[in-house]
Amino acid sequence: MFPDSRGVSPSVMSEITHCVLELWHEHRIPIIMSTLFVLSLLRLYLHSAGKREELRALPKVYEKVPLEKSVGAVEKPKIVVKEDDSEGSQSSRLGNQKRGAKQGPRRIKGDISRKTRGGTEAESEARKIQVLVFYSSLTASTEKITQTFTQELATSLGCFGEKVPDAAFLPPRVLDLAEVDYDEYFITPPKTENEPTDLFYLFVIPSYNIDTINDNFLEHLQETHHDFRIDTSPLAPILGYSVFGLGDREGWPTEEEGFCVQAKEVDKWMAKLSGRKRAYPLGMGDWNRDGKERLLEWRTGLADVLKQLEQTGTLGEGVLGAGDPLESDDEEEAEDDGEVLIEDVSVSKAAKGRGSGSLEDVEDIGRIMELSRPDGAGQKPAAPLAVDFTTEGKPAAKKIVAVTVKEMVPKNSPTYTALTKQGYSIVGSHSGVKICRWTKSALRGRGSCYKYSFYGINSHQCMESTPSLSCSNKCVFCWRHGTNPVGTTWRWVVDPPQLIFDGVKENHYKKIKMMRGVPGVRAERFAEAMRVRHCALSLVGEPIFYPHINEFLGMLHGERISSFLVCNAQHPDELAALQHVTQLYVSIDASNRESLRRIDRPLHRDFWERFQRCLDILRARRFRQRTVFRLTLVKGFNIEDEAEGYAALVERGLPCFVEVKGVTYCGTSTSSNAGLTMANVPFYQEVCDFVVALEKALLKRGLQYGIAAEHAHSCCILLASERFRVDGKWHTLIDYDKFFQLLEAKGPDGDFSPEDYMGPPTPEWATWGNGGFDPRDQRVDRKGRPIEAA
Ligand SMILES: Cc1cc2nc3c(=O)[nH]c(=O)nc-3n(C[C@H](O)[C@H](O)[C@H](O)COP(=O)(O)O)c2cc1C
Ligand code: SF4
Repeated sequence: MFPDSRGVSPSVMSEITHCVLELWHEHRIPIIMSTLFVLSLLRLYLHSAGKREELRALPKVYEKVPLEKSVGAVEKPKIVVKEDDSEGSQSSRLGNQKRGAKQGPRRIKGDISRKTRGGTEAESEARKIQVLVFYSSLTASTEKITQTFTQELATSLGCFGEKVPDAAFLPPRVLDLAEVDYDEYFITPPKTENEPTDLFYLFVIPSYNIDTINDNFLEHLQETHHDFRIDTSPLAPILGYSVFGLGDREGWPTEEEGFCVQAKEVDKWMAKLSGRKRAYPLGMGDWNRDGKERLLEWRTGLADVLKQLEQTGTLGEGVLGAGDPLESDDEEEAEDDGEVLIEDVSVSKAAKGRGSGSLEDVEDIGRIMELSRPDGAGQKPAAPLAVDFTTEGKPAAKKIVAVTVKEMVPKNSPTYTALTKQGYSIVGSHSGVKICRWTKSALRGRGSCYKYSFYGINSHQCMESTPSLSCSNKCVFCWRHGTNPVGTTWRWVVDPPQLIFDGVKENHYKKIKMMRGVPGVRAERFAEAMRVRHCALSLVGEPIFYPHINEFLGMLHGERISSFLVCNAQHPDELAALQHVTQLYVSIDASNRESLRRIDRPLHRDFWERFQRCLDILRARRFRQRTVFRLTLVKGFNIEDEAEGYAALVERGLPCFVEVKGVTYCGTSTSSNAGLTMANVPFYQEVCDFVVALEKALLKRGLQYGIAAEHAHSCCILLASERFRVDGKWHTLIDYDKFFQLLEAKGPDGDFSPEDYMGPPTPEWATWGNGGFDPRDQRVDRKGRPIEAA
């Protein structure tokens, strides 16, 4: 072997090669792995240190477009109908990205994506809102009205004139239904040409009983809804809609006679096609009478809704796709203020257990409160001491035993769950508010409660609430019996009156707003309902149980909200200390001790004495307060042969009025504890017979009372003292303005009499023998079907 040029012999070379190969074969895996590892580290370092290029996940779909035409011009909008939906869906994805939505799978609820407008930079780039105002017109008045309306709406939305790039709203567009292609707008909403836009439809529609374009339009809506090839709600992607009708009250004075009949039809079909996205109630007006006022109300309400849409991306509660839908043509369960109900309440075992527990607690009287709420809400010096109602006149301080005070209705209690399920809003820890069925009925023009017929209270402006959900009776007809807290003393944390006052109003308005999308709700009544004028303190529980009841009343009156307070005639000391209310009630559930014990099942041992003392207080108050006895008739309990006994009670209390009412049945079977059935509900005729017998018994005693008014619909009849009959006419209505004037001038303990704020004569339709149903409202049965006038 010869050495190579570097002087290495071939045998040595071969040896080295062999060694290297062997080494490689033995260690190749670790070597490869280490190399890869080092390379990865190197790459990672370079990546993090270097300048990255912008990543673009989606192409830019929408380009900025030139400014659009100004508001008011009748035009063809820049909206195109596209066969392919892909752009739209892509745009909404893009929209979400821009809004900074979380990446990854997204759960879609409802049928419009929730958009937040305003606030951050990303949010300001959210989708625009385009309001389209459709109208029809034969004699051109609606066209003019619509143009002006649209300009005013645009101004209130801050988008008058030219399109402002940052504004949430594009300038509204006016579209003549005689010119638009229905297929473009009313089969599916048109897709926007240039930028992501959501549509909001408005309609201003006159009505005609002759053939007009309205008929074609309505036919189209109807056909679209019934077309089996199309989804039944193809307009669901729009944000919302609302209709305003123009009509003539002279030729077609009522809705039954055809007033605004076609606007109502458009409203109905749009509800179906849009999946019930009525954003604001149907407005109606006659341009020669109330049209301007009604249209202004409608526009103001709409502007609020649209602004809410801009800020929250939703129409608010009560409208589908935006919150809990509360849309039903069916009447709600029969239940209202002070209407005592028999209902099959399924009470959980836990609740029942608690109930009986509380009853035992009740006997455990004479404690003092130590405000102990963890949030400190109850820690206020004004919190009163425990009041022992059982032993009249004894100072509570003598019975003091320190205890930890609980909340009356804690959030985690079965009572809370049961009450909220039944539609109550619990305010603080012991107050409640609930929108009553008459309020809902009045909003839809389907009749108001008897207090409208007797005393002139607008049911749609009435708030039903209580500052104390607790009571000291366990009446057999109380449908909440078993779930409600009971006690003879106030043993709970006391919430301040301001908290209760603000809370009940807030929750009441919240519930009213939820009615916005309900079919048949009238725009003008809806607008009025946003200002409470009356408070019925009679929901459940005992309002004068609340230690700050006078302060609470002062707050109501301070806002000129009148007050009807119903108490159970078991708290004479508190009754005596009560300041002016607009009308003061005591419940008279029986005419003698035994009957009262059986029906009210009072917790106080001295219940009859308390009851009688309350009647004496009422008698003494009769020239200072409007006093009322409320009798609730339950067949088999307190009707039979009791007229004489009731007459004796009237003689003792000498109330200004006696309201007699049949108990209302609401349920399918008996309340097990009370053993009441439908058979305990008197027929209206039986209530009438009783009232006639009572009137006779009163006259026999020389008491000057007469049957003044009736409301057959709620099985209620009013007997009134002759003090309220002037020149042969009953004057049961109340002059509320006068009441507040007197209160403001003379103070809550001021010296003024019920006659000082007596209102105008009771309307003819409400007087005895005329039924008591306001002819301007429409009677409906429980399914909402119109009832022909008898
Ligand atoms: C022939 C005719 C029929 C009408 N029918 C009704 C009707 O059924 N119900 C109604 O509320 N108004 C009815 N009106 C009143 C119109 O709806 C009302 O005047 C409306 O403001 C007209 O609007 P326009 O001028 O834009 O067409 C009718 C008017 C006319 C002239
Ligand atoms: S007074 Fe008010 S709460 Fe009571 S039934 Fe009438 S509307 Fe309802």
